[in-house]
Amino acid sequence: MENLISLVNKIQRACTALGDHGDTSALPTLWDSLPAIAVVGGQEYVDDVLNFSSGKSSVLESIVGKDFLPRGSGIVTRRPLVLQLHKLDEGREYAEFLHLPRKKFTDFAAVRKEIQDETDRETGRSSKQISSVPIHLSIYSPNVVNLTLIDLPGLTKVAVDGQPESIVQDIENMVRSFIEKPNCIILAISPANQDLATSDAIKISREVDPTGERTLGVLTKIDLMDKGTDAAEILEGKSYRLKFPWVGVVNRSQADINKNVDMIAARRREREYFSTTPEYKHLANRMGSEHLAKMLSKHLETVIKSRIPGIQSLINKTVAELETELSRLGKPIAADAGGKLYTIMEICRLFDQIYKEHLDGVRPGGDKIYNVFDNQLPAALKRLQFDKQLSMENIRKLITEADGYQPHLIAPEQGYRRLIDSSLVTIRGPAEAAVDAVHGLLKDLVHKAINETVELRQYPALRVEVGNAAIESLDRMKDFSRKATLQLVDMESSYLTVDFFRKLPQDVEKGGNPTHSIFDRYNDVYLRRIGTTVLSYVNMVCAGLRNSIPKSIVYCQVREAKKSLLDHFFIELGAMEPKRLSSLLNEDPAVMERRTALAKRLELYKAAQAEIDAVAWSK
Ligand SMILES: Nc1nc2c(ncn2[C@@H]2O[C@H](COP(=O)(O)OP(=O)(O)OP(=O)(O)O)[C@@H](O)[C@H]2O)c(=O)[nH]1
Repeated sequence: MENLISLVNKIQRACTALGDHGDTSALPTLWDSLPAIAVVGGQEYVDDVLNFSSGKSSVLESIVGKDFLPRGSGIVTRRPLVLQLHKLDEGREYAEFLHLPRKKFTDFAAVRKEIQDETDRETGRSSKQISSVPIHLSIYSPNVVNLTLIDLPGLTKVAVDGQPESIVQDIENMVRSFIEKPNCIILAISPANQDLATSDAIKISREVDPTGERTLGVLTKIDLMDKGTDAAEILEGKSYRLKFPWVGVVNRSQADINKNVDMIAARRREREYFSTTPEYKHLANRMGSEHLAKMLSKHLETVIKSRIPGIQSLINKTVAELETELSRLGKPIAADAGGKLYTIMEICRLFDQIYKEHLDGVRPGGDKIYNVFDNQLPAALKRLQFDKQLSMENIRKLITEADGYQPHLIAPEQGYRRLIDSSLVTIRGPAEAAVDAVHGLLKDLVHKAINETVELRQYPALRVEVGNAAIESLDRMKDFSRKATLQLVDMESSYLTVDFFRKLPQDVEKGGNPTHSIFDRYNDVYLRRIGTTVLSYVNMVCAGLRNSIPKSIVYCQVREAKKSLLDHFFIELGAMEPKRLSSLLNEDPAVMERRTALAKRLELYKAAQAEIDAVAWSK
């Protein structure tokens, strides 16, 4: 059972190291789920003189058996003090602070000074403000029981000693923030020489724990009660009843403190007081600081034990949540240039893969390219107005011009060529449009693939660079494709298909029945026949280009995009300075911070998980 308290101690220390100590945090806190005993007491000043103090410090010192808490006027306790007591079987007592690992304090006056100094380090010596960041003090001694207590600043009604007015409310808020947590056991300390109805500790405890299930009442200064009055009614549970019996204590008086009365001797005197005072004799076995310490230790263990399943399930749930969020945030960045380069290449590869999947039909979008070849290009070719080129007027004009000063004798060879050229040149338009349309689609797919590459979300700079590099590659491919595709069209002009003309009906040469004489060679029928021949030749060429333009486009753009979209970028990466590589992996600082915080928290929860599981199994 003993290891239950030390288990919670360990987790509490880890929580503090992580900044997870129960105050407002965006992350779930393990601290809140751990049972703890918070010590609450009031102090009342009238005209700057401490009139009623609860005797909280005295109770804690008595439990520890040592003088070690700072004393002085005003509000001395300004940070929570997590006091972890570890029982030693034998040997000399010593103390350790979490913030000063490896330093063993055997002089408890030095412990007191360190508490003061550490308080000032966090809150500032002059401002005398309060802070909810706890100080962790472990005391190892044969005179203690295993127990953890959190000493909170004393509740007060007025600020004194140059402390800001706001401190009164600040203290109340801090105390409340600790004791309102359902896992907090409240050790409410009230002086017996003051009316319990006015006790600050009881008032605030009632507020947060109306049924008293978590409140343990301690009555101090029983020896200082007015003559003729006693606390028997309260201690017997007849008045001011709490769920747990009240414990009365008698601490050292101021005179004892001044005389340096030894704490162990004071405990003995306290024992004698209860066993010899007639009013309390019958209660002696459950009175005094020693009994209080043992009772608290037992109670804390029982509560921890009962909470273990709840803590385990909270830890398991939180571990799962943290892991999900961490995987959503992505992996942390490697520190060295090689690691960075590897990360970038890896992410580029993932992007490239997604891009290919779009083209290969695994993801949508690639089908639109076929639509260009199957619909857009044929429709554009169809829309070409060859009839304009081949109007009677144009044919006559071109034939006449081509003839020059010497009219053609048999067939207008030059005229044919000019008419064909002037028609074929218009195919360049649809050819270029097809190149552009495919380029546009390939670009759209880059944007899609960028958005779908989850890993790129983490690195806005890399995302931009990869996008730009891919578009630049596509631009280069488009230029190459345009050249190749236009060459296909231009090639048609450079050499005409001889067979086509050979196969034409040769009625003129056959000497059949020419409808015109050689001098009628510019008449309409003759020109129409030329027009029809040219049109049918151009249509034949169009049909061919309709098939070959897609081949050229796929070869130059689609296939290249699939093969080498980021090749240029990879070459650039290889030559990049480490600084530039780092800047590519510049994450959003908020993401970076969040990941570090989550990773640390996950580590804490996993460690806690292992420890609690070990204890739970050995129950
Ligand atoms: N006679 C007697 N004196 C006590 C008892 N408890 C505390 N005192 C005295 O009351 C005074 C205040 O005690 P503290 O323990 O410092 O009280 P506190 O509530 O912690 O007050 P701060 O230290 O100011 O936070 C000291 O002079 C103690 O000696 C007690 O049970 N009997």
